[in-house]
Amino acid sequence: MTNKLYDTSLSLLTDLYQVTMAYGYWKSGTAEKESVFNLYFRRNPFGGGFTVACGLTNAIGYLNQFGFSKKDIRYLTTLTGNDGKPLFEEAFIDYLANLKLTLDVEAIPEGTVVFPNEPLLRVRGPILQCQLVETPLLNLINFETLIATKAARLRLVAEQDTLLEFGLRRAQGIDGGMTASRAAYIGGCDATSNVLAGKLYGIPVRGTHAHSWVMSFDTEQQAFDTYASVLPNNVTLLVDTYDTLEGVRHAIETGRKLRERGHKLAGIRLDSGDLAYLSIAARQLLDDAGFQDTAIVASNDLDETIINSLKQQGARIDTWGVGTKLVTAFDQPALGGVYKLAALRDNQTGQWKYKMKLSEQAIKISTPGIQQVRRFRDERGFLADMIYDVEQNGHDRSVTMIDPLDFTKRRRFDANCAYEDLLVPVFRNGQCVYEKPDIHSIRARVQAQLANLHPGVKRFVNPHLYPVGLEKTLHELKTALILQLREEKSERARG
Ligand SMILES: Nc1ncnc2c1ncn2[C@@H]1O[C@H](COP(=O)(O)OP(=O)(O)OP(=O)(O)O)[C@@H](O)[C@H]1O
Ligand SMILES: O=P(O)(O)OC[C@H]1O[C@H](OP(=O)(O)OP(=O)(O)O)[C@H](O)[C@@H]1O
Ligand SMILES: O=C(O)c1cccnc1
Repeated sequence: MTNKLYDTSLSLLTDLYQVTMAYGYWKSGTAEKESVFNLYFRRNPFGGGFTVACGLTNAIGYLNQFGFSKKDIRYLTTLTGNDGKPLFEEAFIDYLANLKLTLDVEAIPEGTVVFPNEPLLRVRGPILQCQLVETPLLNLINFETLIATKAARLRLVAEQDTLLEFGLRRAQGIDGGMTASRAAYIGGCDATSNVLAGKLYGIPVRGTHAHSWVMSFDTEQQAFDTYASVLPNNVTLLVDTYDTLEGVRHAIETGRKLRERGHKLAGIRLDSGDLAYLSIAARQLLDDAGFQDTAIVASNDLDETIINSLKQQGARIDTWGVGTKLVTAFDQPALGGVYKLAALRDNQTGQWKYKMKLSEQAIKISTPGIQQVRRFRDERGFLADMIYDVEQNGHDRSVTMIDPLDFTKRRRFDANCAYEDLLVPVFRNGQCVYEKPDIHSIRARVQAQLANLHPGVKRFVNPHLYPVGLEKTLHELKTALILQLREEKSERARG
């Protein structure tokens, strides 16, 4: 399912500079030049050791709908430059009006664990088209990947407990709330409170009630009893409006009445105070009253660190409701994914010209080539990922992988080491060729992938660095290109 929030065309959902560059390519006759761009990030978010790829389904939805509408076109004609004259000439606007994407796209499936510098998406085709889709692809992949990763971290600490996403009210706008609910479910939440996400994405919806329900009655007991009589099959009572443990006693009283009518007190929710102390005390009260199977739900500004701490304190919490800190990715509000040109077809020779961005900062130097990621594994799990160039030799035989941070560190994988190539075809000549898995399979994939990661990579404090390297020929090509670019730079400096 794609995000059906918008019935408007999204083709203008890009930065103006993508359109001005598109105009530049068109005007200078290079619009059709075949190019390859890679979308990747440079650091795992939240100081973690892994990232969960997410957002491909919505990216496919975006690419499928691409096409400038009449209204888009009319708007583009109104744009002016600093002399007040139209920015774009009419013939270019006509070109955009008739533009259909003919891109080839490869992508790493959603729910796959990924690491810095690996292309999550590889986009190939006319440079003008590749350019126009840069910003929306980054927007879609960056955010959902960030939130799915946050949810996966929460799932790691919550272990077998139920994890609910409660974030809509604090999310960054409507779309932020919708896509966060989707990504949170994929990353490992069991359900969301967001009903529209339930409808559009097929995510289970769950919920309790708010303080206002309790406050709208003369007594807490009345509030609980009424709720239980109206919704006897969905009774999780929020007990902290006045005094938490007194609230638990009132909930037990309601629970007894429910039982007499053949129903059960499904849970109580704690939303303030010392959640370790209160959950232990509440558990005792519930157990003593014979409500051993009534679950304790906790909420209140939770995140993976607090949940971890509460568990270490022996908190008796079965269900965690997490809102703000999940859907806003509170401690790291953006994933720094980038989209870089990696190769350009030379029209004269028909050969690829490899492209890279130089930088004083090593981390910002991009990798050229038409990249694929090969993940080696053994019976215990994932061993290492090797980025290689599909046009170079060396990927079908035994291979040497070089650590980009220390060229002297090399690893050799022989020809019979098990592997999987992560990027799969998604679009061919503008047509979607990918059979999108349903959201539940994507969610299951996350857990299966995490099970293949060494525990050290999953730990939160100083995680072990999962090995990602460049295949030797690609490494050599990149090094040669850096030297060549630096040489050209000094020649220019010499004048
Ligand atoms: N035992 C605990 N150990 C660690 N953190 C806890 C514990 N109990 C609660 N917390 C967390 O501490 C924070 C408590 O914040 P705060 O003091 O604002 O909440 P509160 O006392 O419940 O008041 P409020 O009514 O404003 O929610 C929350 O993030 C909560 O999840
Ligand atoms: O704390 P979060 O992780 O964002 O989870 C969602 C919060 O939303 C609700 O609070 P509400 O809007 O009623 O505000 P309050 O409990 O902070 O007063 C609920 O009681 C949770 O505390
Ligand atoms: O259902 C709940 O308990 C809920 C929903 C949204 C936000 N906080 C709590």
